[in-house]
Amino acid sequence: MSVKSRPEIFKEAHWKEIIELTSRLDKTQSLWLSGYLAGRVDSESAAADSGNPGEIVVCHGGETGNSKKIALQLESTMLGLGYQVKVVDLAQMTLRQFAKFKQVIIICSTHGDGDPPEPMTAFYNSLMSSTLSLEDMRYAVLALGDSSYEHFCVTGINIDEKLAKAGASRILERQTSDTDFQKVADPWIEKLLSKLPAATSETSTYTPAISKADAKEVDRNNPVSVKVIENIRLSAATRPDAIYHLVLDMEDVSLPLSVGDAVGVFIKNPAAMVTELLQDAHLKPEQMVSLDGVNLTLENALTNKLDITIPSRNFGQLWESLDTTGTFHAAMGESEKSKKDFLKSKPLLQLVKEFPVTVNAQQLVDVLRPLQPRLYDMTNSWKQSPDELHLCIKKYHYASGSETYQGVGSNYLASLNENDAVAIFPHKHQRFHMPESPEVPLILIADSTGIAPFIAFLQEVACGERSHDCWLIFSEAVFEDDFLYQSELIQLMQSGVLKHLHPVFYGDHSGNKIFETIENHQDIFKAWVNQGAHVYLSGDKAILTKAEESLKEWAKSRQELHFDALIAEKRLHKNLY
Ligand SMILES: Cc1cc2nc3c(=O)[nH]c(=O)nc-3n(C[C@H](O)[C@H](O)[C@H](O)COP(=O)(O)O)c2cc1C
Repeated sequence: MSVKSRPEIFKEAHWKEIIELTSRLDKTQSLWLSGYLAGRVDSESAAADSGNPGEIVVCHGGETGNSKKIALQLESTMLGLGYQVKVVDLAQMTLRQFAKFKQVIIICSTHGDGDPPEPMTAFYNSLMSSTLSLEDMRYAVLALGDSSYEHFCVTGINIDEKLAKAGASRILERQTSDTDFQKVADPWIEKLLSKLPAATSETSTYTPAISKADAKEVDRNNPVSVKVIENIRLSAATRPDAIYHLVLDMEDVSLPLSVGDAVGVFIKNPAAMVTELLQDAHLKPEQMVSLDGVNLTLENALTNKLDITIPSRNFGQLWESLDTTGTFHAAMGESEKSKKDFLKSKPLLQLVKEFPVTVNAQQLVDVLRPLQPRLYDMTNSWKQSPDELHLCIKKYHYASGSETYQGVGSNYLASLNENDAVAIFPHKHQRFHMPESPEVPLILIADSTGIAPFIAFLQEVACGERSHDCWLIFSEAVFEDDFLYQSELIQLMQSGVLKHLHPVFYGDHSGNKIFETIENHQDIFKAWVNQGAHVYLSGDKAILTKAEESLKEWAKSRQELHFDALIAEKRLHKNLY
């Protein structure tokens, strides 16, 4: 590549020097230099952002994965408790970066004959020979080893002593562990946590517990954090419930998901809603509250842990007891039913605004429900994009009285940007998988974002291992604005993966267009069902239930259609919401 004109960031003289130097380099030298410069920028920026005083850095150094395993276990536990924590590999660390950390936990083993683990040798040697002062650092060392070796745990012991000599202070005494390291690591982690100050707003971002996928099984209690690669709007910008296609980076994560499955996504409440609630309840964001035995700020709890949309029964009781004017009690009514209906009729923020009371922070958090993760269907096949997970998100909004409110979860996801982190876990949809036989026809019926799992199904067929005849019926509001995945579907038609494609657009009145489409193509429907087709319904519950009921009713008078067999053989699959 040659750059003819001078980029603005360089002065004339500077640019001349660069051109002169680079023109004398051969290909190998040029490549080396480009790598060197890129590496220098990377390590400088890593070093620049590594000095966050509230952050606890868990460093691991090993060869066979034991140190890393404990480091990830510690990370997961600490994140769950609300600490701001990051895990780094000492093999990737320079002493300059390390010296910037303020709170460091080191978990490392010994190898060879009392040698440091080979990958972290450079770091170890530079630490041992350094004269750095590390007076601002607090640290703890867990040394892994095997007592049958003469130099038991010597690497960890040497690091611990060197750091103390450099002026760093121990959070707790060094711990050595033999081959049954897990037995030592568990109580050591507990002891370590008891020595650390409780997570506060300064030390915590209070994200839900997040761990690397290889630490232990990823599930709802142990989600994994992945990055956003891109977030593309699929529908028209003018549409209030716009639809987005979110692509997540799965390069380092492997989840046990197959097409038809979903992922649970942890969400956050919007900052504006949290601020509004704090203001209306006359509470301060930095006030500390306790949730499941963990101390955190009220703002953290309201942002990451608690549902601030739906008023619970306990919320109603608390407000009733605190409202000295009696107006809240009067509005709720006497019967259980009227109370329930009243609480359903308004979002929590509205109630707090309309019925001002004096409430304390702990009282409030005690009556809020936990913020639930949201489920989204997998929209791609691993076969087509193995390192990515695609999701299709519709911005949800709802009306209550004269007000319109935004759905918290979908709006959070729709607003994610490239490189944002999001915590996810796998969710199986056992009854919504592709059929065992790779040949039977598939009739895929979707409303709106219900198309998501079908895109994944069709990609699976496109990859060649399955040879189903596929028919997609897809309903949405407006052709120009809402033909989701239009170009992909057209390609699937052209390549023959989709045998029939019937998009139906219903404008303002959904009617029963899906059923009408099937009725209009009843010959295909009858033939395919009688050949053993599997029929899948995905998307809006009301629209698709209506279509299903009409279909069942219509099928009764079609002797030649073996609709009963479809049900009896469990070939009708539903994913309705
Ligand atoms: C080839 C080899 C050499 C080892 N040498 C020592 C040693 O000199 N001293 C010691 O305490 N442990 C020694 N160990 C034990 C390891 O430190 C121990 O298995 C540790 O749990 C490995 O952790 P890691 O996976 O983080 O490397 C050695 C292990 C191996 C495989």
